[in-house]
This record gives sequence, structure tokens and C-alpha cells, in this order.
Amino acid sequence: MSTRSTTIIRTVLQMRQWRRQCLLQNKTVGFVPTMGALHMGHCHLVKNSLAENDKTVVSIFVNPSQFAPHEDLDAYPRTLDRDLKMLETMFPEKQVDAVYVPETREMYPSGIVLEVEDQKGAFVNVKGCSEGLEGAHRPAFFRGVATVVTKLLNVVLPERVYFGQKDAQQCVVVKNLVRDLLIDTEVKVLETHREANGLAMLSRNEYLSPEVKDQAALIYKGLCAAKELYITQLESGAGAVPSKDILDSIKTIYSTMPSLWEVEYVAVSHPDTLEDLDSVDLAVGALISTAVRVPRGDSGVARLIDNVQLSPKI
Ligand SMILES: Nc1ncnc2c1ncn2[C@@H]1O[C@H](COP(=O)(O)OP(=O)(O)OP(=O)(O)O)[C@@H](O)[C@H]1O
Ligand SMILES: CC(C)(CO)[C@@H](O)C(=O)[O-]
Ligand code: BAL
Repeated sequence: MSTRSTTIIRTVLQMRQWRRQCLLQNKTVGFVPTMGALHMGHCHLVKNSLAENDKTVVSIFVNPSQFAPHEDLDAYPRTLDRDLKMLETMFPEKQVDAVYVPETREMYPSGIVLEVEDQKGAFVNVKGCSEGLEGAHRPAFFRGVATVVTKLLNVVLPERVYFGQKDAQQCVVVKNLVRDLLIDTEVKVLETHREANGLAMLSRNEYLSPEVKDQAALIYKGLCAAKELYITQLESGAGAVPSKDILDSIKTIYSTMPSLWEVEYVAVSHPDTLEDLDSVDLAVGALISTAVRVPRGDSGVARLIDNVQLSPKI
């Protein structure tokens, strides 16, 4: 089936046939993996892929294996018609060439085994990832992401694959997996797109009432306070800043959050290894990341993540 100029591909076989044609025509392929409910953050990745490759594939697949049983797999927004329209209309100069929308049985022909207890044995070697940040709070997450990204890359075989810095730990996991499994693709990481109030664009923002969306600006405001502290210290010529001072600057802002909100974590990590830092070497910088649980419009809870990079190059 095809829309104006975007081919919709539903099976591994069709995807491979499409890819083979690109190879025969000597065309490079850029790939943007997503779980749909597309927003301007996704479009930013697509725009870069369109600019850097002859052909661009976007995948839309809500991957069950990265959700633990208590997480929001069923509630995750699924807006395929709207997503396809967005991809057709957002890029007037150059269209997305193919959208890969597989069923779960295409991606997992032998089914899915969720071994949540066994996460620490995951095969991807990412220092710090099992102990802290998202890995600690979402036990199924990185094994599921590593599995599905490997499968997707095996099917699409792109020259370049695009991810958002918003999921900073995911980017480290994917870079390590591409390196360790000798996958022949270039991983490109692009900066986080934000709403006018600073809130990171997330598919899960669809869960939020306008009021909560307004208040959620505090998340980025807290991260910006950490950045300001870092820059002040950098300009003063200091060599290091204790992580506690950074965390305190964020806590001051977070203390104004509505009382029902729950800060799941704020972490100060090494920018490359993601190991927890007691003190930030100003010449090296750090990744400051956070997850906050806020009320959903429908009485559930939405988990919002964000991060900023503290870099001596700022
Ligand atoms: N605001 C953003 N800016 C840049 N890239 C983004 C942004 N939001 C998502 N991405 C990237 O788009 C890709 C697909 O993300 P995904 O479909 O999970 O959406 P999402 O907005 O991250 O949703 P959620 O975190 O609510 O699941 C990922 O590489 C992700 O990092
Ligand atoms: C990379 C990904 C598409 C794997 O399902 C997902 O984790 C996402 O959208 O960030
Ligand atoms: N972009 C992150 C996907 C997830 O939260 O499962």
C-alpha cells in the first residue's frame, strides 16, 4: 500500500526487498526508529535524515519487550493515521520514502520472553547502566531496546540511524551495541526539541492536561539551574564542583512542584560512561538526568524524562 509518495511497509520481507532496491540503485539509507505519536522532536530527526541520505525510512513500532508488566504498554498513544499524515505534510521539499509499521509477530516470530529479574545479565556492555538512571527504574527497558534496535538494524541496514539526546542513556546503549556487535551503521544523536516553555517534547506529553503541561516546565527549569551553576563555576576558574551542589540547585526548583508529583531520580553522571559522580570535573562535564512522575489527564501517572549535558565547550 502506498500514500502520496511514502511507501508503507508491514513485513520484514517487504522491508528487505525495498532495501535491496536502494542498494542496487546505489542510494544511501537513513533510518529513524520511533514508537509513533510523532511530534516535532521526531520530525527534527527525520529532517536530518532527509538532508544526509538519499532515502529515509521511519519505523513506527510500540515495542512490547521494553515495557515491564506494570508499565504503560496498553495506554501508550497509538496515532498511526495522524503520524502518516504528519510525515506526508511536514517535509514539502523531500518526502520520507518508506514507513515501516510491523506487527509484533513480524518483529518477534518466536514470541517475547520477559525475564525482568535477569536484567543485570544483559549482553550489552554499558558501564553504569544497570545500576543507575533509566536502567534501574525500568528493569525491562534496555534489554528490550537493545533487542528491538538490533532487529530493526538487521532489517533496514541503514547507513545512518538517528536518535534523540532526550533519551540519553538509550543513546549510550545503542552506540555500545552498534560498536560491540560490529553493526555497520553510523549512530547520530540529535539535541532535544522542546515546547515553548522548555518542556521536552515527548509522546507521553499527550497524557497531560494543559495545566500539568504548563507546570512540567519546572523539570527543565531545574536542569537549567544545574547548568547555570556549572557555568558560573567554570567561569570562576574552579576545577570541580561537588555533585551535591548541583543536586541542591535542582532541588530548590523542584521543591516548588505540586505535592503529588514524585521525583523518581536526579542523577549526576559521567558524560560517556554514565557512572555516578560524587564530583564533576569541570573540564570533563557531566550528564544531569531526571525522571518525574506527574498526574495524567485520566487519573493515571505519566513518567516524564529529561536531561542536560554540562560541557566545558558551552
Ligand atoms: N523532544 C525530542 N527531541 C529530539 N528527539 C526526540 C525527542 N523526543 C523523542 N525523540 C527521539 O525520537 C526517537 C523516538 O522516540 P519515541 O518514539 O519513544 O518518542 P518519545 O517522544 O521519546 O516518547 P516517550 O519518551 O514518551 O516514549 C528516540 O530516538 C527519541 O530519543
Ligand atoms: C529506539 C526505540 C524506537 C526502540 O523501540 C524507542 O526506545 C524509542 O522510540 O526511543
Ligand atoms: N523514547 C523512550 C521509549 C520508552 O520510553 O519506552
